[in-house]
Amino acid sequence: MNPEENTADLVARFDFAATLARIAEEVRDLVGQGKVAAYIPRLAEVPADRFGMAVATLDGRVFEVGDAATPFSIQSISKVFTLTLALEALGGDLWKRVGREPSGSAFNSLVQLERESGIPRNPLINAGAHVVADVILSSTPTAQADLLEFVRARADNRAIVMDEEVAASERDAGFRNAALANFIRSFRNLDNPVERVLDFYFHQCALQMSCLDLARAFLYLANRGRCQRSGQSVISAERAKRINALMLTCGTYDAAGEFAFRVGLPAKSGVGGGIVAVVPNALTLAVWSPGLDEKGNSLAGAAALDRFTALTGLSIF
Ligand SMILES: NC(=O)CC[C@H](N)C(=O)O
Repeated sequence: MNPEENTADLVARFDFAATLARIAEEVRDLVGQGKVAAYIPRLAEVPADRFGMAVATLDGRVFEVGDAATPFSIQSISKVFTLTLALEALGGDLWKRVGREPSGSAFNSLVQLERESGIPRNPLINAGAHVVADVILSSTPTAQADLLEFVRARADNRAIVMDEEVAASERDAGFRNAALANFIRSFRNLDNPVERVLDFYFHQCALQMSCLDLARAFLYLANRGRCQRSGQSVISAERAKRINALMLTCGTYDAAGEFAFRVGLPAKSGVGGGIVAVVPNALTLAVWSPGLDEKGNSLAGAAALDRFTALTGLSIF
């Protein structure tokens, strides 16, 4: 990027369609590598050889390549949506119940919880997301419907659903999450019954969205908290800044340092193989390829984001 050029000018003249096509070509050999998440049996059925990517710009344009329109299970990417809702519900008091530091541990790890008295390290690991889910459940009797409505509005797509089979599949195999939630509850950091918290959590993870949906849905985080289409405030600019900061430091779990090093953008991954990244004041990016690396992040997806920031010069650093 020419240092003289500002981000808006760069975004306006950049040929994103050609860039996405080039990236799809460059990462082709990685697609199908890695492991599709099998601990949620329903996810193991997704073909590994998929790849899609989408870009949504703040000036209202959308670009795509490959399987960008195919809905997939967004899994932990949903933690950004629920964090947004919980912050709106509880404000800064949320931070009495969940921390803001990277965990350096796996997303479903139990080890820190005992030493840290049931206060999860951050809202983007599973334990933190359970607390966030609990906050939402305490704030509304229609938590699941509210979340679905929020996501549909952000993505401008009424067809988005939660896949009941994925949710049931995770519930039936969800011993680790059940252990985490029970443990947190033993420290009195969950107010609602564990079953309700887990049911909400498994449903949020089972949201089915495409790269196009996700790129559109995250635009408020690139736009200082405002909806790109209507200009209306979704959250304050300050909260958008804080959520982006948490995505940068905690959004890809114990790979967050490596991710910041390689990609240089706030990002959130899920074990369905999706990753969403934000270029503040410019655009959002979503990529999907189900094969995961050993930390649970999409292998081809991470490589594609790495190439995107290298080719465009669009990163926060
Ligand atoms: N990293 C993820 O996407 C994890 C989400 C998944 N539902 C789990 O709890 O294990």
